[in-house]
Amino acid sequence: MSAPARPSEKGASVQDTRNQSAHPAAPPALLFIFGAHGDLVQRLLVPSLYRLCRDGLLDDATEVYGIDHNEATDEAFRERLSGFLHDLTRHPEAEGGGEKVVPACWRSLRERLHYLKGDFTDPDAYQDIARELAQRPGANAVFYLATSPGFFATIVQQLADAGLCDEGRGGFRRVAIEKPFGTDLASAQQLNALLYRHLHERQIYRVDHFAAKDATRNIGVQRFANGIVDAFWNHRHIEHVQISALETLGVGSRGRFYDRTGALRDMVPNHLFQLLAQVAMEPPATPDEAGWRKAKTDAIRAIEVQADDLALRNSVCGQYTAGNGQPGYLEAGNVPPDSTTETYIAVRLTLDAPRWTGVPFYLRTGKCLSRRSTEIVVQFRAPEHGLPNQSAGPTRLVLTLDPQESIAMEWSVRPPGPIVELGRTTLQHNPADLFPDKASTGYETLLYHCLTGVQTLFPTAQEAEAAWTAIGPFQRAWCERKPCGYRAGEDGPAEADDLIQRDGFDWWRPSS
Ligand SMILES: NC(=O)C1=CN([C@@H]2O[C@H](COP(=O)(O)OP(=O)(O)OC[C@H]3O[C@@H](n4cnc5c(N)ncnc54)[C@H](OP(=O)(O)O)[C@@H]3O)[C@@H](O)[C@H]2O)C=CC1
Ligand SMILES: O=C1O[C@H](COP(=O)(O)O)[C@@H](O)[C@H](O)[C@H]1O
Repeated sequence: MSAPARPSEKGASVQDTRNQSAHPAAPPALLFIFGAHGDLVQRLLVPSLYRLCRDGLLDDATEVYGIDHNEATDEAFRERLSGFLHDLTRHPEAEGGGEKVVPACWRSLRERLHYLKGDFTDPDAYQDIARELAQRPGANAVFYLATSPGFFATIVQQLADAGLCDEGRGGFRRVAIEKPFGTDLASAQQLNALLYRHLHERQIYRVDHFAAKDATRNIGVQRFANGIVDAFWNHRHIEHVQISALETLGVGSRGRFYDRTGALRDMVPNHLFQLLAQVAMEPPATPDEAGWRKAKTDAIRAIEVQADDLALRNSVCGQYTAGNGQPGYLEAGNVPPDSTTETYIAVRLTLDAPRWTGVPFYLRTGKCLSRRSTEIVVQFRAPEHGLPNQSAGPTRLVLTLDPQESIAMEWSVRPPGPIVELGRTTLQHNPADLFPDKASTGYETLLYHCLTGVQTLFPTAQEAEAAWTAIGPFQRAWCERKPCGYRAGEDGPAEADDLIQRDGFDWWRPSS
């Protein structure tokens, strides 16, 4: 398989690069992004729009409007995002980092960025949007809610009050809602009910970028397109599963958002459950959008809801303290000095599904840890009739999503020589070796699918609610408890090691 060619920077035009893509550009639309001065927009959404533009997947007539209460003009907004994009691509460790920006592609998108200063709670902001749409009869519109979850209901209600959800004038109207989808089961149910008062399900896009990462989408392919994997993918052969999203960065400038959210709500019912669903789901009954969405929803529904005392025993919350030259969480901006918000969580889950009887799933995520890695480790059982007195360790499949996708099998072998002993080897595939320069964050796919009306990767209402149902006991168990401390730059709380060691396992670590 040969790698796709990269657009040359010199003299490239949008048209030149468009030829690189086998897919048509998404239908033109006005994309209104709420929370335009925020971290997500700068760090992920706009770079992803740029990549779509570079790859010929964003129509030339698509215009982007940022809405936020911070002061800015169109030009200041463009300049700020331009600086950010160039900074981002200079840092090889950042998502998409190290890629070169094709100036013609960025210029083409830059000119189509606009800024509407407004408060999400102010009806005038929606009149500004209505005016833009009125100038383009029949235009499509996507409203992207890149705000903290506290604003989702307000914005949807205001959009509806201003008549902006109504598709009667020809173009489509879609609402994309970031995670966390609510803050608990009750708020997720209220939000779904509000959405259904004003929109059809086909207009609703519940966003979770972990679902759209290339590596996540590869899990189903590896399972269902390789008969040998399919045959072993069950409790008879799998001993346990670990799903980890480990980050080295602290909360940075997001203290206000993060302190209200915490690691559990920020990452578990959404991102980590998306990965769990890919590992645990049954093959879709029909190979279409509805089939995949249902299979994923059923996998989340199968997570056993634990009694509160069991949930406490099966979880560990942590908060980073100063260490290794880094300040502690309580020293971050906009974090109260006595905050008990967790920056780390580990949970032990089980599934009520014949395929997974007796197989524990350990999930963990945290900030300010010793390494950045999002990984899934599937540990296989020892053979029933193994070699006598010989074990070099369990067979494991290690799927790494970030910082670089890889698929590795840890395997026992016999090293050469006269002594009979077992050794270990790793059989590894790195997709980047085949497809270099294809940086993507998941947002490229989500934006393209939202514009083209493909909902496969977007969680259903039932899925979001089932996730909160499973998370509720952990929320209750920790709401009045202080998290355990762990030093910044290290591996998380010792109590999380105890959690998994209790079952005779250890958290996976890279061997080098
Ligand atoms: N950042 C990330 O890495 C990721 C974030 N997400 C999700 O994206 C969403 C947004 O996150 P993030 O970008 O980090 O959040 P931010 O807080 O950085 O961005 C929100 C923006 O909205 C502005 N704002 C706040 N209140 C109002 C208001 N009443 N009217 C108008 N503007 C207002 C804020 O301004 P100000 O701060 O000046 O008040 C800020 O510019 C969250 O739901 C998050 O879970 C998802 C994946 C990754
Ligand atoms: O949604 C979020 O995700 C990021 C992690 O995403 P990644 O693609 O960079 O791994 C996390 O840092 C952030 O706190 C959370 O809101």
